[in-house]
Amino acid sequence: MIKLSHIDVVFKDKHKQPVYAVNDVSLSVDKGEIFGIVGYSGAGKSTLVRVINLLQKPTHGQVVVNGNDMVALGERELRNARKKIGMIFQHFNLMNSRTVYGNVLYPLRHTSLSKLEKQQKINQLLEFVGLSEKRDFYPSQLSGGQKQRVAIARALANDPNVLLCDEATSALDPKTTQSILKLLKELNQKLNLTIVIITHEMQVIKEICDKVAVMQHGQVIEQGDIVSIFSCPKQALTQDFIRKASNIEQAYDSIFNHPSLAEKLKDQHLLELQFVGNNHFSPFISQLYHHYNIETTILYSNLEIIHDLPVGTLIVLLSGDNHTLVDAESFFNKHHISVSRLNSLQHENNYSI
Ligand SMILES: Nc1ncnc2c1ncn2[C@@H]1O[C@H](COP(=O)(O)OP(=O)(O)OP(=O)(O)O)[C@@H](O)[C@H]1O
Repeated sequence: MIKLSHIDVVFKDKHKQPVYAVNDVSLSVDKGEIFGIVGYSGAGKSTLVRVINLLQKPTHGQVVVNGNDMVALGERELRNARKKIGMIFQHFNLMNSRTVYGNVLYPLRHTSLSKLEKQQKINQLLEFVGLSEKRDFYPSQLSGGQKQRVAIARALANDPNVLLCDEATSALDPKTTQSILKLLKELNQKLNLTIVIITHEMQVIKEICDKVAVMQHGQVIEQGDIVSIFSCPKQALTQDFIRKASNIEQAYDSIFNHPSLAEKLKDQHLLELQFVGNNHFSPFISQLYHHYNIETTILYSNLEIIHDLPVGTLIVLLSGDNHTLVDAESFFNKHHISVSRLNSLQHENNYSI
């Protein structure tokens, strides 16, 4: 559906030196997929997503969307190809002098649809995004979430099969973000719309994406399906994003700063446990006690449901000596629970990733 091969986008800085905004990026997005691109500011996300509809021409590399080699298209063919690629933005980019209806009508102005067909289409789109009652309102009379819904209706006017979302929820509060993400998911499912989302928030990725690519300094440093990336992130930056999407950082802060921790660690072991999948509903904590006489104190627990799969993290204190710890680790391994020892981190006082 979308295939980017060895894309470079090179700008010149004020000293005329080359700046690689995108550096040898290759990725492919399948039909009907929701693909997230996550990275901090300046990583190259916006530049990369604009390459997909050729708002940004790549300096080097091939862009194929809907079977079209975008760079090779003539002007008119490119215009037609772009109609099948909708786009929404962080600040909505609505025309303030036009009503909600007028904004959604705008992309239909040069189509062959009759006036009545346009009306029907717009009414249908506004109903879809839940804004039928606001059709005669101006953007200034709408909330941020409502403005983004108008932008979505406008982006869908030409029946695209790809929707690009450039930080589409970054200007919205968490509740509105949820409702926009829910709408995007509905569009994906009902219209089989392929969606590419760029964001700096892993929370957004976790919520609706099937796959994710992590960008840093213009490059994709890690990509894969969402469950593998969340359960086993390889790159430090990916781990950092994931930890920030849960409240584990705060948990570490309070655990490592707790006045009685040093005392406890004299004869107990601090571990982080991670598991993926339903088979961990087994009562492993009581089994640990029964089989090995090991007592477990849970200091933190978090369970995410990602693509219907539980992905869990626990920070625990286990009683016992080093032999007990080895027994516990082999027990966890047998149950496909991964274990990281944390005691030494306390001495290093360097626990943040
Ligand atoms: N037109 C331009 N001319 C020169 N440099 C540019 C241009 N556009 C982007 N850049 C540079 O390319 C790099 C990537 O920018 P880009 O906007 O794609 O990053 P981003 O990950 O989307 O960041 P943000 O979330 O802040 O928008 C940055 O270093 C930026 O300064």
